[in-house]
Amino acid sequence: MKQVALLGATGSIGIQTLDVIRLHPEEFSLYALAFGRNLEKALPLIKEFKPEVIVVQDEPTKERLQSEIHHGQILIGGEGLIEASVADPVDVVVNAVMGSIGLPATLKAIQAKKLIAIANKETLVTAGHLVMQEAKKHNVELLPVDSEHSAIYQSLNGENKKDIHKLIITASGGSFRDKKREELVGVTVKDALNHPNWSMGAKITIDSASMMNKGLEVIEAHWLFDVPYDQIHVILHRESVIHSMVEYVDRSVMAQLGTPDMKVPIQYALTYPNRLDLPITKQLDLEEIATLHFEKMDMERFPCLRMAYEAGRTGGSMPAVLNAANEEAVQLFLEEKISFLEIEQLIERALESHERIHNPDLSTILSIDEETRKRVRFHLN
Ligand SMILES: NC(=O)C1=CN([C@@H]2O[C@H](COP(=O)(O)OP(=O)(O)OC[C@H]3O[C@@H](n4cnc5c(N)ncnc54)[C@H](OP(=O)(O)O)[C@@H]3O)[C@@H](O)[C@H]2O)C=CC1
Ligand SMILES: CC(=O)[C@@H](O)[C@H](O)COP(=O)(O)O
Ligand SMILES: [Mn+2]
Repeated sequence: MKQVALLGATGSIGIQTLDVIRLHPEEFSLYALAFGRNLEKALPLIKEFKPEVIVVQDEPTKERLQSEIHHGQILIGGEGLIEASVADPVDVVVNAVMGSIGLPATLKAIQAKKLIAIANKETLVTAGHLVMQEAKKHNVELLPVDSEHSAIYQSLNGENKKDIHKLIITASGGSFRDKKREELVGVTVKDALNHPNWSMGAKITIDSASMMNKGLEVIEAHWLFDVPYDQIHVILHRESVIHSMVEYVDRSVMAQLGTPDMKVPIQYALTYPNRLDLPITKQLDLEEIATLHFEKMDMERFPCLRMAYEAGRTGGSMPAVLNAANEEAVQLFLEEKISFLEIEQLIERALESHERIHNPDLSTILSIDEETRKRVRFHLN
């Protein structure tokens, strides 16, 4: 029986993680459940799973929760996320919070030698060098939940790292894949949230529409698999059936396929190296799909992907700036304070005005993250 600490339980990945836990009560038990402020969503989950530890974002949410439940310890904020993740009974931490807020808890969980199932890509983009350094030092494996990285992980099973020729990450193209750049003027939040293949949280759905999601995934892959940027390729594949591929030096290509359903990579991260039945997910029917499409990625059409490659290659503090500027700009777009195209403009300005710091430590990363967010908001005035 694996005891799970689930960070971000009320989100898209969190809810699907609970679907997997619910399916296999003999395999998994929920020890800790963390969320932000969405008590309405969290309350039925807390009542159903009865976790020993609950983490909420702030004191008012804790007070509201205390009037509703009478079991479990309630912790608050970033310190609460850390305490829940490193608790003795925890075997695996599923990090499914949105944003770089997930970084300190990931680092502490690694230091406590917990298995990490990582969905929270912003953590790896912001401080991949620190996360991987700690993982190596403490001999902890990070199991990818992101569908592309799970596909690559599965395609690397039993192979030698030295035989990798390139990683091929597939991109659906997101909500605006059939629009030209000039047609992006005036697109709405509702349009952007209309992802063709996946049902996901709001922030990642906007990232998918801007292609920043693929940019973040390129940096995530660089750190998870220790592969140079020149060997990480992105290809447009509108069906999201092939979740990513690995080409080897002998020209053999290994791919992982499946219906677009995050329960598959979530469960794989929880059961690795084994597999379990997953009857709640539709089987892939290639006869029904009949045709798969692939297109070359156009960096001028998708400048966020270009900026992510550049930030990744420059390294140091640049990816942290890219991520923080993107998080803040996407939030402004969701609040309807900026247009869709202003997201990339704000990120570009944040990157241009930042002087790279080589090998930043955690406190430097955290202050760059905060500074960048302020600068993005300031550019608005
Ligand atoms: N959704 C998907 O299919 C995929 C997601 N990912 C990655 O997984 C992560 C989660 O994505 P997704 O599930 O879509 O996001 P959601 O926005 O749906 O969920 C985010 C979760 O994080 C919680 N949260 C937000 N801020 C805080 C905070 N300050 N403290 C504690 N909890 C917080 C939210 O709580 P509350 O509800 O209370 O606000 C919610 O539970 C992201 O990094 C994303 O890039 C990767 C691949 C696929
Ligand atoms: C499900 C998942 O892993 C997302 O990151 C997904 O890949 C988004 O799709 P695109 O970014 O390819 O549109
Ligand atoms: Mn993905």
